[in-house]
Amino acid sequence: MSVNVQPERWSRAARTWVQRRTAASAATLASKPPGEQDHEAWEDLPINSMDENRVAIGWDTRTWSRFHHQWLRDHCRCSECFHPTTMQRLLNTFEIPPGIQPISVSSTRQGLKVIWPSFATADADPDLGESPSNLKKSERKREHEHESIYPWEWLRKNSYDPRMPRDEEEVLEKKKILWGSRIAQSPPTVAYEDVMKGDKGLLKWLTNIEQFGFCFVSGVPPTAEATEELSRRIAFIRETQYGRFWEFTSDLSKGDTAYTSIALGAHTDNTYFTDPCGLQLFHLLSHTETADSGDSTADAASPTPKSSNTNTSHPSLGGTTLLVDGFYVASILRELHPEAYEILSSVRVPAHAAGEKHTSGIYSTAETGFPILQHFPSTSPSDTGSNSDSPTQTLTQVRWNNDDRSALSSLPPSLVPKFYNAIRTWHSLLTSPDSEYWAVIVDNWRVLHGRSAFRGARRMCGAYIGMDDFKAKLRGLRERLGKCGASDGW
Ligand SMILES: C[N+](C)(C)CCCC[C@H](N)C(=O)O
Ligand SMILES: O=C(O)CCC(=O)C(=O)O
Repeated sequence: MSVNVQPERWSRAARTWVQRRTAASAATLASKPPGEQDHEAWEDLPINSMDENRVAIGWDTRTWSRFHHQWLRDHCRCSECFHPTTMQRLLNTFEIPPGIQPISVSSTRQGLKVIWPSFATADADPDLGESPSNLKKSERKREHEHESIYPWEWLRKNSYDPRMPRDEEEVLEKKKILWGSRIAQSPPTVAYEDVMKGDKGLLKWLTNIEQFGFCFVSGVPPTAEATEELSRRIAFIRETQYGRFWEFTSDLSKGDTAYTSIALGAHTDNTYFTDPCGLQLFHLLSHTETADSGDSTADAASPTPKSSNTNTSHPSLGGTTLLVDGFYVASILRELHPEAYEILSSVRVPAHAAGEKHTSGIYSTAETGFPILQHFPSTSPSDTGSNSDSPTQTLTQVRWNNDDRSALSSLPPSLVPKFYNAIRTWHSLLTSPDSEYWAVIVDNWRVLHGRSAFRGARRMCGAYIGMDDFKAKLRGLRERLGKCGASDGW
């Protein structure tokens, strides 16, 4: 069924449409038991109308979207304009006349159908004595009109005037669940075999990471090979100056205190990179009294230490992993110490990694530095499923490693006392018993990790995964397996 309404008749048709929908819904509502009504009542197609600049879509009597003509033409998803395999634009955006207008617009079951005039010069056929100048306008239009179909779900998801809230299920699935030390009672955990055997298990693991900022994997064989295979279920490993898949112990084989046995306070890694790694996977392979003593292999990827011999580390030996939800702590800081929050969100802090200067060189963000709390303007919290109560700023990254922080040589003198007060407050919250959880794979943009000092021979392995690579995998799995239906915006 096609509803093609020209602007001049819009109001009468709109009234008829609203009356029809209301009557339909009233009739349907009357004849259907609760729960079935919504779907039946609204099986009509969205209505459309257009003016000289835009097409308006009526999703229901209260919800409308407006799309500029050139935006619609630019976003045609037919195989001529958009490569069906590579999902890349083939159309030359810059050939679209800024004032392009549809020849017709109609609502069909497949979506909004728009017929466009050609804007490339018509290919006149010289054998027919044709030339661009003598092609009849109607022939030219008819021969080279272009049809675009915009699926309703795609159109709704990409509505920009207004932005449409993500559906509840999607928001819930992406909602961040902030936690403190009580997470220890029931930490997010998935089984290794589930992650390895199919994408459903992998989706569960990645969804947990997105919601909690970390997730244990139980039952991982205590070998570097199995751990590396597990890491690659997410994406390729991100290589850094510490190598690709790393195994490390306290031998200073790399110029970093991670390769010692000292305690490391809650921190995120790579604060000296423009783009710190997104995920960091840790798996404790063994921790024994001495290098040659009996092998008490530990299964660090398992949840909190178990009473059996596969615990993560023997409390007496130390080396226990610490986790802190930086978003949870930041929410407390924002609530109780807004000035400190503002300072951590604005002061640019330089960081460096110079322990491998003779091989990899010196990593440093001294010229720019980045705030400890990084935000992204978002049009509404529901867009990102974030808990932020501010409609404009969403916390997206915690970047904190006090050991790797460089000399503060560009801090305005007046800010020095305030900065130290702010990081002292931040540190006190990070280290409060309510925040700390002694774990695996963490979102390195959110969850800070550390370890207690230890003695004995301790072998840890793991890998970094890029944030874009993690998110790409999760989006792909969701589109294929999840509840999000049509693709988001490509
Ligand atoms: C994880 N691994 C042991 C390979 C390297 C650790 C590097 C730690 C560095 N101080 C940072 O915070 O980025
Ligand atoms: O040894 C550990 O448990 C963690 C080391 C660490 O914090 C790091 O490599 O960034």
